[in-house]
Amino acid sequence: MPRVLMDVSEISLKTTIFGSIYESPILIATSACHCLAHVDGEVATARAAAETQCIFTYNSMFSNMPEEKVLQTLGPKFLHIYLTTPVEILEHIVPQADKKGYRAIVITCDQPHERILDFILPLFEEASKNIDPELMKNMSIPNLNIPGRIVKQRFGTGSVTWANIEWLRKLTQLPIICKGILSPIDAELAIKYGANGIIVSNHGSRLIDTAPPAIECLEDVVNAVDGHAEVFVDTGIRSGTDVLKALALGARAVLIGRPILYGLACGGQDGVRRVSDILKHELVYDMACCGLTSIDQINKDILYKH
Ligand SMILES: Cc1cc2nc3c(=O)[nH]c(=O)nc-3n(C[C@H](O)[C@H](O)[C@H](O)COP(=O)(O)O)c2cc1C
Repeated sequence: MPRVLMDVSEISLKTTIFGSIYESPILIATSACHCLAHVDGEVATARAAAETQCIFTYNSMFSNMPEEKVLQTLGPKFLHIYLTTPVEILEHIVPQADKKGYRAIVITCDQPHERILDFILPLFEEASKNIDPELMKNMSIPNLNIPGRIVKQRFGTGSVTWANIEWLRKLTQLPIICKGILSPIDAELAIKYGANGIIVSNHGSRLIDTAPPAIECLEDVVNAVDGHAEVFVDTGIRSGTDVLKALALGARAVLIGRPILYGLACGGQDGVRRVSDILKHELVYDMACCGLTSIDQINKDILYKH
């Protein structure tokens, strides 16, 4: 259908995620230690998320800010956990997530053990020298502020399997989203073991060299999932056009990692808000150019195939 000269004076970004309506399909991805970017850390990011009506993913294991401070900020939130976290901590935080107002649980599935942490630990220690020691005391998990003890104290044996997702499924009614899936086979397994959502992601290419770009894996995962779970994507989403293309390929919403942290580093809460606003404005502009006025109108027809 030709889409030129459509009335695009009113464009809505409203998006349905797990049956609830949200103001935008642009979410904030989980990331560790926001205080390395700005002294106000996760609280600044969460405030900006609320201002720009984006879902904020709270990194429960590697946050620099106590959860209660972050939960005081308005706006919808997902809770992010690692399955390698000691069972007794998961048994404590996961069943409470619903009561605390989280809308879903995001589980990292692509980092089964701590190899990469060994590698980045010296960098973390170097960067953390710039953090106010008082602030370090506020870190939500004890001992994150003791250099060299992160790996041993924070991670389990490293043997995480799909059965862990099944176990977690019994602890919560909230939607469970498996993050770090690139293969259609893994997407099908995640659903089999209880996932309601998949984040197609290569973790910013920081886990395994030569991992394929998430955007190239998205369509195959969407096809494999075949509507049995909601599919999200992160890694490399840098503009409204990227968001539009991801949605056209079947993503329910996208998550933004590093650009949010760059905004946080440059301008704290205002910087995060600016990044989020730019992405939303670009998306609105691009939708207008394609003759689209609502998110549910976005589909593969807008893509040009070589
Ligand atoms: C500083 C930093 C910390 C991150 N911490 C985590 C983490 O703890 N768990 C996780 O699953 N992903 C983590 N990520 C990965 C992001 O969630 C996201 O998958 C990745 O950055 C790709 O998105 P981007 O290209 O928009 O940055 C982190 C990314 C960054 C940059």
